[in-house]
Amino acid sequence: MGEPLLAIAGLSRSFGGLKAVQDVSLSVREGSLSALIGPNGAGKTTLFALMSGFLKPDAGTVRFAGEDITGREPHRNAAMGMTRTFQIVKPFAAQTVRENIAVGVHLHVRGRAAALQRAEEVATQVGLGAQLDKAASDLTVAGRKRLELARALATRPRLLLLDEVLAGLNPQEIAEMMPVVRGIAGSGVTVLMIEHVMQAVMNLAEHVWVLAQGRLIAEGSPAEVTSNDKVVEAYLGHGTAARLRKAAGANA
Ligand SMILES: Nc1ncnc2c1ncn2[C@@H]1O[C@H](COP(=O)(O)OP(=O)(O)OP(=O)(O)O)[C@@H](O)[C@H]1O
Repeated sequence: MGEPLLAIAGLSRSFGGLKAVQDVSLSVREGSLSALIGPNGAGKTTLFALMSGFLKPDAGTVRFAGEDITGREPHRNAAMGMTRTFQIVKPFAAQTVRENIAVGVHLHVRGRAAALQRAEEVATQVGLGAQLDKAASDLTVAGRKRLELARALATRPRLLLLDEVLAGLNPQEIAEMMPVVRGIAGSGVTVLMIEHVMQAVMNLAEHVWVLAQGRLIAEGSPAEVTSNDKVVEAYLGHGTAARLRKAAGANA
């Protein structure tokens, strides 16, 4: 097997006295769809920021596509193919869906017409094809989440870091969004997602890492981590873990 697409080793970052991420190492295989889970404040978003260059680590290294990119600026990482979404979605409200997506396309495409054309393709991929001319401010919460995905996809990522794209959605919207995420991975983009919606993690992820208090406490398949005692204690609770295992068994 070749080198993983992303490999972090011994990554640590503190904020004052708070150790937000402590000595975390993990590797993401090219073509995989995996998840990072853990309780609130576990350090998941901080880890994403360290991977993508929005924060510099106190210690440790980040390798992406065979290069040491530790501390490299986010725009350079995006140009190399690593793109992240944000928990708080902030589209350019007055602009249309098409124009919002075209901003991401401009990382690789120069001409305006070509950028708008590519924006249409990406919009279709995330199910926003019929809403291209709507102002971003007129989208529902679910629509904004799709727009955030589209803007990230427009940069032609090789690795997409998704920060809670399902947060704030109702069960039906979650069910509609899951195939979109699966489709993105199916199109060849490697996906690592932070997600609290465990039903989605169980259904989508082939590999799961669990963070608690800045440390990696477990990893494995969704079935493995949901039956891991440390994960049950630190995050899921016994009732949820049992329900998830039962649902997974029913789907198997
Ligand atoms: N810029 C910052 N300055 C100070 N403390 C921070 C900063 N960013 C994060 N923290 C703290 O670091 C810890 C980890 O936060 P982080 O947002 O990475 O957790 P998380 O796992 O993403 O949580 P959630 O699931 O709630 O989004 C928290 O205690 C948080 O308050």
